[in-house]
Amino acid sequence: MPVAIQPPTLHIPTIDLSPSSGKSDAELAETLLEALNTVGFLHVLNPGPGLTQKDVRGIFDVGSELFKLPLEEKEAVGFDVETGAGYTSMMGQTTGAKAHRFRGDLKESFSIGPTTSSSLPSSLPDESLIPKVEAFRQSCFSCGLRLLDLFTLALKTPEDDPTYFRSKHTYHNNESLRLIHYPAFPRAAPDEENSQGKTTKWGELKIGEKDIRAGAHQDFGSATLLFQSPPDETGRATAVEGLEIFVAREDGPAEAPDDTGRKGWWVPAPAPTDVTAGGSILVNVGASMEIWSGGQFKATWHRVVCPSPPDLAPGEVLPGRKSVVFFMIPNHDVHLTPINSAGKPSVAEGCMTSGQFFKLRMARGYGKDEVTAGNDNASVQK
Ligand SMILES: O=C(O)CCC(=O)C(=O)O
Ligand SMILES: [Fe+2]
Repeated sequence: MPVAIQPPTLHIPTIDLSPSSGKSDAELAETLLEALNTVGFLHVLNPGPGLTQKDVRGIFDVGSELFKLPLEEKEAVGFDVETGAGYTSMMGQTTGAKAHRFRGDLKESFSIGPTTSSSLPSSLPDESLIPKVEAFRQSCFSCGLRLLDLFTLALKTPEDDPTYFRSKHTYHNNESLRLIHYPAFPRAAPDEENSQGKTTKWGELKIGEKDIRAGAHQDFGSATLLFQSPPDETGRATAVEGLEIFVAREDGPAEAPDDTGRKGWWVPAPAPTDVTAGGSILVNVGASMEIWSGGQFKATWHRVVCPSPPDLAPGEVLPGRKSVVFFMIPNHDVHLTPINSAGKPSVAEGCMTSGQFFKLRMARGYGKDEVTAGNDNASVQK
């Protein structure tokens, strides 16, 4: 009898940033490198002040307040491609290759930044929530800097500069916080599927086989901090599954989303096993950091699928999902000059700046109909 092929099990290493973990920074950097050089994802426990489970519940509550506003109010602060800030409505973004899609992502989101503090209000419909959002953004940024110090320690950097990555990130220059809501919708019957397209009204949407909550993509910046719904006050899990990571392997049934013709598997990203009151995040590498690190850190492709419990009948409702994502992005004027394993930069001339890279990716990733199959630029998300 042929041996059934088993999908890979995903091992995502964990680091604990709590000072009481007893680990030196050198040890943390070693685990971080092991994770980010292979799977490209890392669990981080105790990410720091302002990011405890209580704080994370707080920012999810802010998201709930914003998402329940009437659509007209949300659309009044529509997403601005220039600044990367504002509201993106259902199917307003098609992440991933369009050839494999029949409509956009089934999600709505608020992006807050990259921006200056003075322009922040314009990207939120309820200004009273701004101080909370700003405090959370700042805590994410501080955690991002701490992680970038470990990135620096993990690699050889030019002139052994311990601030090599940190010094090229300035607050309010180019970071972004995104609150995401993947609404609950009833499941479509098989014959309903093709009649549904981009023009379907929100209230009539049903989730079909071809739907996806966020198409396959690489993140854009240097490091992404992902908060999945934390347990509620009683410790009950509230996160809804759906995040999947692409693992290239010859026996895989799926085509690699990067159009290299490789095969692989989409593997569900496991939730952290050791969630503490100090909080926990999933960290991954973006395309800018993959370039900048000369490929030593990997920007892994990932996506968010609609969970499909086999016993869910047409008409029954798939639960909604919420997430909060913070993108650490190099300053606009930073040249993404690759360094090699000896810490030597390649010639800077001709290297794109972070700002140029951002413009290129945003223009393609958000112009719904400009997203083309085989164009990896279209699939880099910020
Ligand atoms: O919602 C999630 O779990 C992941 C979202 C994501 O990958 C992104 O926004 O870049
Ligand atoms: Fe992502």
